[in-house]
Amino acid sequence: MAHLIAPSLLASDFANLQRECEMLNDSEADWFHLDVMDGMFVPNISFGIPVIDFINKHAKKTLDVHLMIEQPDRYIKQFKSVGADILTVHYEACTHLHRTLQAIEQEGMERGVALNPHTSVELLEPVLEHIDLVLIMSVNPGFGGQKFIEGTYRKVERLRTMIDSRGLETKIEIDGGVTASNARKLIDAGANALVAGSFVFKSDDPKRTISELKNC
Ligand SMILES: O=C(CO)[C@@H](O)[C@H](O)COP(=O)(O)O
Repeated sequence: MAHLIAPSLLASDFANLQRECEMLNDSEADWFHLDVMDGMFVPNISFGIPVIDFINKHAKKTLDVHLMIEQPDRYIKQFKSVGADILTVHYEACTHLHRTLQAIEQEGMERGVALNPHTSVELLEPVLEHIDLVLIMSVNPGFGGQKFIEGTYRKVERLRTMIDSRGLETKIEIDGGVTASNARKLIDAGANALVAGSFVFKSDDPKRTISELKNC
């Protein structure tokens, strides 16, 4: 399967959000990646449910929602109601991860689990069969424009082995510091989906940059 590109709107021009959505609709992007931050789980606040509701009215592609928030269970239904297709929670933010995954599934969304750079992929072993997507953070969450952490490749390889040896279809998504320089190596290590914020939206031609990542 060809790899998927998920531009992160965190780096987009919020004053022209509708135009940014239309650009993504018209591009080779596969998903809209939406970063929700609460100022508690991560030291930054981004946007929340009303903004995703607006994006949903203009987006014609999968909404890939990444919750960097504490106690995400409180909002699962609301994110479904504003169009989330994939709902990713952080391993480090969930005391009862299995229950949270059940609740996401009950709402008819794909179940994602994100891992901070210090969190081992092996910790997912007991719940892996209940996860549709593992998001490996390749920077510390909270901000766009950070430097890619090189140790990510080994994590991707180990997780790919875990998934394949169990015959699962779980996708691996990489988030943070993704550029044309590391995209191919991440795919070769076993990633299926690449999130890119600054590299896409701060480039001269975001649509062309998305194609560059898609065809790397
Ligand atoms: O979740 C996050 C940051 O916490 C990411 O989605 C970033 O938004 C990716 O931005 P770049 O590193 O690609 O600029």
